[in-house]
Amino acid sequence: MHDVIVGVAGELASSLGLVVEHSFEDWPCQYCINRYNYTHETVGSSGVQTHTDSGFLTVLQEDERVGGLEVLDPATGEFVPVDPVAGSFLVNIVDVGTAWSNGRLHNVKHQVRCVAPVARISIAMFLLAPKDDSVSSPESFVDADHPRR
Ligand SMILES: O=C(O)CCC(=O)C(=O)O
Ligand SMILES: [Fe+2]
Repeated sequence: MHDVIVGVAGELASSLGLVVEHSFEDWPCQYCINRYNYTHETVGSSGVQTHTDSGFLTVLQEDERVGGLEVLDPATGEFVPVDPVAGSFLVNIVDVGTAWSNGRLHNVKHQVRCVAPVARISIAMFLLAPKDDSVSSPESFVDADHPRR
């Protein structure tokens, strides 16, 4: 699975026009299974409070049977439900991704709400920061319009 998330990060880097190969091979990742034991009493309540993840990017396997994930639309300040799409992964850019891209990528605030009285399971894989915690933005992301942050 580490190869999958490193591959997604590499595609993201090349989609931003990084001509010099940037490898995320050494960046550690973490794997987490979330189980929400929802009941009739919890419908409408919060499952996970609003947050951004702290790594570079998150690959999320949503529960295909029930939704509940919501992302913040910064333009309106409203949370938008993300309906699960069978057979797909959801990719979130997170805090280190914003720093690494010198602000070109935006981390996404999200939360989980209980929408049905069923057990909900999601699987998250987080590509974290480099082992020495030092993140520096590639030179090509820095110019007069985008000074280094
Ligand atoms: O359960 C979900 O859909 C999202 C979980 C989440 O945001 C997280 O693990 O950071
Ligand atoms: Fe999250």
